[in-house]
Amino acid sequence: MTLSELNMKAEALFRHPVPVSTVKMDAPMYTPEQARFDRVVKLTSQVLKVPVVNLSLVDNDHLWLKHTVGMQPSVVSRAGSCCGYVAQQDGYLEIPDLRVSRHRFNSVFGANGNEMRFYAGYPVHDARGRTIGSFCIMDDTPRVLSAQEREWMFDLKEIAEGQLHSVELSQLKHDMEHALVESKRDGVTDALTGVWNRKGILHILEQKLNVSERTGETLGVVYADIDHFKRINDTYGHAIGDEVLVQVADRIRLMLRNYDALGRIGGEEFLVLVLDPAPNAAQRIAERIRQAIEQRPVATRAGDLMVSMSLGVAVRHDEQQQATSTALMAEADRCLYQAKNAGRNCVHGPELSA
Ligand SMILES: Nc1nc2c(ncn2[C@@H]2O[C@H](COP(=O)(O)OP(=O)(O)OP(=O)(O)O)[C@@H](O)[C@H]2O)c(=O)[nH]1
Repeated sequence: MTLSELNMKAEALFRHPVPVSTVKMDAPMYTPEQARFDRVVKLTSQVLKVPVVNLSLVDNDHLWLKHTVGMQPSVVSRAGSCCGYVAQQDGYLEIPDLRVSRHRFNSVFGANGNEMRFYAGYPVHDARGRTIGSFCIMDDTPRVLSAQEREWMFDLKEIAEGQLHSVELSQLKHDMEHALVESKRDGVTDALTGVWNRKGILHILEQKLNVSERTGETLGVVYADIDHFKRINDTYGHAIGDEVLVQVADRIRLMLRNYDALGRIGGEEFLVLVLDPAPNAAQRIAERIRQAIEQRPVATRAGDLMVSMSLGVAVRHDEQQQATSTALMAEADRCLYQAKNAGRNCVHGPELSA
């Protein structure tokens, strides 16, 4: 095609604009710079011997020069830009000499200050086929691409688009995995306090029991129950009771290490699992929890409330190969019962209950 024929073709396209698809701002190119895209634009500049190559994103108003050779990465107005037009038309555009084109495209200058005369650009699509940008080359002297050069440019555009799709799909995979983990968590966490629910903590108890059997570490099970919680509910209402539950859970959490586990197994009952080589680790943690709760009042919308907890501790020692989760829970519950009978706000465990 001759220079004037190409200009006429571009002219015809311009007269029949197609609305550009709505581009989502979270499209995959809106990510930190990625070397793989920079490599494609650099290679394109070398293969086609042009000073400027841009991989851009386009939306209704703007053009983002994301990866560029010969220009500065930047955001410009889409109106009057060749790339905006390419995305709008969703087709290849080649303008041998921008100065003689009757289009009113904005003048473009390279980083070296030279005015760009030649332009060729392909639209770029996301994995679902939506137009999201353009891949273009520019030169400061007028020219026409040979069929071979146009083919190379198309191939390089395809490579860039393929890279884009792979970023997009890996993001999608990440989002799906995240959603899956979240949905799984939903089934095993307590909506009120955010700690494990009964099902979750009992599952973790089985796992920790297995580890304890294999490693010989002591597994401690702490049953922690808020004292006279019914009174709080009866006096201030259920909503205030809920506030207390949330804050008690937060305080217990602060007393634990990353590898300890906390669950709410009933109304005002919590279960803490402590796996540690030291046989008395669970008892020490239980005492720390007790102190953390009684130490200062819980601030609620009904005012500051004094709260205390009773705790029962059971441990699985190395020699007890047969200890089951049910037996450990029952033992911790028995110790908790003793702590309640002993006047509440105390810890009962193996040594203390003997
Ligand atoms: N606010 C609130 N209360 C709950 C929830 N689940 C259970 N409860 C209440 O917790 C209270 C538990 O009362 P009790 O089992 O009698 O125990 P307590 O009053 O703490 O007495 P002791 O354990 O003997 O010190 C009841 O009033 C339940 O209604 C909940 O999710 N939120």
